[in-house]
Amino acid sequence: MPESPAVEIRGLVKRYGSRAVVDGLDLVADAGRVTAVLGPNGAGKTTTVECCEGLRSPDAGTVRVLGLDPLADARALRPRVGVMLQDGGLPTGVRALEMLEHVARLHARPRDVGELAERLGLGGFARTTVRRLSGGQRQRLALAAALVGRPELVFLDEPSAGMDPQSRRAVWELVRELRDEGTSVVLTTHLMDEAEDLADRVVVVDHGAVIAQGSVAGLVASGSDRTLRFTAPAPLDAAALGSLAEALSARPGAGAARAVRPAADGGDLDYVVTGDVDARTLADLTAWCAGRDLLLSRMTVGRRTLEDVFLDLTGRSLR
Ligand SMILES: Nc1ncnc2c1ncn2[C@@H]1O[C@H](COP(=O)(O)OP(=O)(O)OP(=O)(O)O)[C@@H](O)[C@H]1O
Repeated sequence: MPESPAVEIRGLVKRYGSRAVVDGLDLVADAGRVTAVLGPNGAGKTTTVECCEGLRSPDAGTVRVLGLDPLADARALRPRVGVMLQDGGLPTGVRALEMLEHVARLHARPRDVGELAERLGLGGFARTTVRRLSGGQRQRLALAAALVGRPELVFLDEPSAGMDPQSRRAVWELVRELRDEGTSVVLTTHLMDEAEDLADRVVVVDHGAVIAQGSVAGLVASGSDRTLRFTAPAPLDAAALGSLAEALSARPGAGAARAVRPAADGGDLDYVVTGDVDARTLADLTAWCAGRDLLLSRMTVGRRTLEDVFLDLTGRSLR
């Protein structure tokens, strides 16, 4: 019999006042896999995860975590599920290592506290009270607290937010190890590189609903797998972008229509062409520029990213 999903959400609705911030969301997170819930600020990621953690009660729909109801079966789930909240949720008056040791004692088969603290660069802060830790250090402590009990499933809400690159790498390595050990991981993020690096499956959420899902490779291959980026000598206004898109789409047999938009991950003069990019597209772009006496300072053909997928779907940037 196939293993039941770690998380199964059907038709989830959560309202604040009259506004549905989660609006009919369906999501399945497979056991033993890393599922990334990706979306812009305010998309409803945290609210969804909090419904899974038993911290919020849904207004409609069903949520099953390890086959159980997060509210009715909270006691049974507590030792099996690790939770890292976005704001840390840690008591501030206790020392870092003491807190971790306390959490470890609540579990039957905890990880080695010292080793875990060392892995996450917390060794030097063992005797510091939580209040005096930096934001990034608190994040790492919250992650350690979520993992110390060897849970079957962990929820990580923006696990590397506010961390320096070195700590981020340590967190990512730990998440990969968790997956290798068979732990199910559900993480929220608005960092594409985090989702691209870690996730077996990405669920893209916007306005409280899922707008796309699949493996990273599957999602980026769902349209053209290439993008053409260029740097213009001066900003291009909406009329220029429209004229360029038309020029790139006009050739007979040119395939799907192409769009041109400012690059979300670049500077003010960086633009991206999406759609079916081929050798002739480059020629069409340079011909359009030549007609306007515009000398591009850079032109590169690259791989489509999750950011491109998100922009294609919503017309908005993730950040
Ligand atoms: N307790 C609350 N009362 C009223 N509105 C809320 C409450 N909690 C969240 N919201 C609103 O619900 C929406 C979704 O919030 P949520 O935190 O789930 O989004 P998110 O995708 O996790 O965003 P972020 O990436 O910024 O954390 C936001 O507009 C937020 O302001």
